[in-house]
Amino acid sequence: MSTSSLRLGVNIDHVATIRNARGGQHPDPVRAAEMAAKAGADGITAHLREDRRHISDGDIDRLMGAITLPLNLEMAATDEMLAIALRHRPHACCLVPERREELTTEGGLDAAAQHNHLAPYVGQLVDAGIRVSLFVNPDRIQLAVAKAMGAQVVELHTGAFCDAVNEGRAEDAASELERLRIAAREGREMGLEMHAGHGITFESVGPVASIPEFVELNIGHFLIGEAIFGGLDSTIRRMRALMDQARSSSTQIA
Ligand SMILES: CC(=O)[C@@H](O)[C@H](O)COP(=O)(O)O
Ligand SMILES: NCC(=O)COP(=O)(O)O
Repeated sequence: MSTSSLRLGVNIDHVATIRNARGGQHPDPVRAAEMAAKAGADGITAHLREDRRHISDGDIDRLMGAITLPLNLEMAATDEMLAIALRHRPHACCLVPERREELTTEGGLDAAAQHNHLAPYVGQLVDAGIRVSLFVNPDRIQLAVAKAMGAQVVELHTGAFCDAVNEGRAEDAASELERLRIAAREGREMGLEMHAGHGITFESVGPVASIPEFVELNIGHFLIGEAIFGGLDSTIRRMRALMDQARSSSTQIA
């Protein structure tokens, strides 16, 4: 675990994706979580999808028993997932939107439109002592609704910014980064703890990590993919170093 003001949550979903390509036990996401802890992660994130395409119920059982880092369980707001969360009581639950046919989580929750559906889930998780986060796009209305529902945390979806960086669309990247900056500030002013994640790479992490209101970044797909070339330990260490570098340069400027 690091002493940085910016925590790194390592998402291990796609270790399970590779395992599931053949069935069986290898590679084991729990082993990846243990390695992540040694490499300087501050938390582990796992998304138990309704279709179980990567993380399984058994993975969550084993993670809860094995890891020393806090677990952030990403889940859809359904009765099935609520029962699983209440049984395990992870450190945090992040409510995310899910569509069966999507390749990945394409956007944030529309908390404003789904207020009546989401609010009881937020309430029951908070009452169980679980830290609740809503995964939303950088939009003031979504933040205000999340706060009004009782969520303590909001995770801003960084996918639009990261896609623009990957595709070399500099103007879009600049405007998406500005949206993240504004929303991070607004959310903090509302009293929300601000997290960010989705699609972050070595190239896109710096600008996101420089936003001072963020206290946690959740990063998965890129780390697991890059680990094929650089090894998991050194890939996580490099991401951690880039985060720290960005945070310390932005502190010096501020
Ligand atoms: C909610 C989120 O952003 C992550 O959990 C990430 O999406 C990994 O899971 P998928 O790639 O299956 O969406
Ligand atoms: N909530 C975002 C997350 O956990 C990781 O997303 P990604 O890096 O796998 O895209």
